[in-house]
Amino acid sequence: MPRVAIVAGLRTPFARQLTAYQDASALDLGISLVSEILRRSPVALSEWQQVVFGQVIQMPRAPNIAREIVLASRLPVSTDAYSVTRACATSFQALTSLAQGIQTGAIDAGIAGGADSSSVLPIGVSKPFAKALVQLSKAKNMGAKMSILRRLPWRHLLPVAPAVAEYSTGLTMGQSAEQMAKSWHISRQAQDEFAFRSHQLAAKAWQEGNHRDWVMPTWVPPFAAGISQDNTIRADVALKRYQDFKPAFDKRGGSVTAANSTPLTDGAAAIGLMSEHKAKELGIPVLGYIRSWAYHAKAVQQDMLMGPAFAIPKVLDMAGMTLADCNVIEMHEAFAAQTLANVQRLESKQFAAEIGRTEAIGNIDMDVFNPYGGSLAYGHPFAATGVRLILQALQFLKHRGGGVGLTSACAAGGLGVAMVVEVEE
Ligand SMILES: CC(=O)SCCNC(=O)CCNC(=O)[C@H](O)C(C)(C)COP(=O)(O)OP(=O)(O)OC[C@H]1O[C@@H](n2cnc3c(N)ncnc32)[C@H](O)[C@@H]1OP(=O)(O)O
Repeated sequence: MPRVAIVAGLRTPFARQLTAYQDASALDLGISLVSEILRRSPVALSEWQQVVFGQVIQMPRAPNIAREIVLASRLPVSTDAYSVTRACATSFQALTSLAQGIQTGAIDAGIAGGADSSSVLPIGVSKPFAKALVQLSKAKNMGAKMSILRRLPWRHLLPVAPAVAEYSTGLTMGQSAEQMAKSWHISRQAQDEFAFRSHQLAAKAWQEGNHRDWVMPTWVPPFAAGISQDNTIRADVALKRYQDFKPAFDKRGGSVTAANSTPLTDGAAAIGLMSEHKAKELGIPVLGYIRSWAYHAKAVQQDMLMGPAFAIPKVLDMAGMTLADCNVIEMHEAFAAQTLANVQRLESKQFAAEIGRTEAIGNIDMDVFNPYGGSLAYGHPFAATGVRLILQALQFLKHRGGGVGLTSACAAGGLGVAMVVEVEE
């Protein structure tokens, strides 16, 4: 199978809900980002054969975001496009779908990514109100219309916002993080220290110029105010201030707070992939390669966000590696508690035995674990986070002169993903 080369990678700065991108939809963010990738890349427009994109919070009027991006960008109208969804692992899915197309020889090159907006939301209506609207469209006369409206209680007229909750259990993601904090004894102090670390490292990464070539300044309309850096990072806040935050999801006995959770965020991220032979033929510089990936699905009632602990050993086996061989590990920090619980499981012999192994998956070297900070600081525009993790792994590996990077994320539905990328030394 042809090796899958990464030949472009870029993201927008990430912005807290209702700030810089308060009027920009996920589609607006995706169009701006892909347009900028096309502008920066030496690859001719006609070489990009496919766009695979995703958004977790769907826009009902534009369900195939990938195709809308093609139609709004300079890509030829003949560029194939489809959209995918896998909750918070959506951009991993976009990448692996595109990579499979390259591996099978169906295509040679394409762009994969994701975008989400927590500011421009598809606000819905209640089920009874939706039913009444359909009935109204079919009502034959004013009398019939009035009778439908009279039967509808006022409380059903209220708008319904999308929930960050598990459909089958009704539990919010934050409640799952609370359960994991309690079950695995992740203290409030440990969570706050980990969140503080994330913000400090993210600010340092910006100061040292590590994001310079990988994050585009957003100045194009319809952004309310252009930004050139993530506005989510709070490096100015001292660790002791973290204690002041009240638990957000379990008011009485909880430890998960706004400061040790990812904030609701807007942003987009995308990567250009090409078969290695095509990149060589065209003389396109290669940023790195995708070596292997694995998904895992587990039950949702307990430890719903523990997917990485299961997906990581699978992907390491596929890549013929151990945790110690990884020069960098980029793990999505949905919540400090969830990340620390996954780290604890990876280091546990008992967990290893539960999944049929004799040795723990391995100890995490914190010097190379989210070394530029993680989602707690950058935020989490759901469908963009996977690509952000991969971009940061590539950044780190490039900086150290090459190596192998492990990336991983949990996702709603009890899903987990892990992907190994490499940069040639
Ligand atoms: C697989 C997965 O990824 S699952 C994860 C999916 N994502 C989620 O579930 C989202 C989780 N996060 C949330 O739901 C929300 O952010 C909550 C409920 C935790 C907090 O919501 P809010 O109270 O609206 O938080 P908000 O982000 O406005 O923060 C509250 C205040 O704390 C401040 N704050 C937040 N973090 C920090 C920090 N690290 N340091 C200092 N101040 C902070 C904010 O600036 C804000 O201050 P302000 O009121 O003066 O503006």
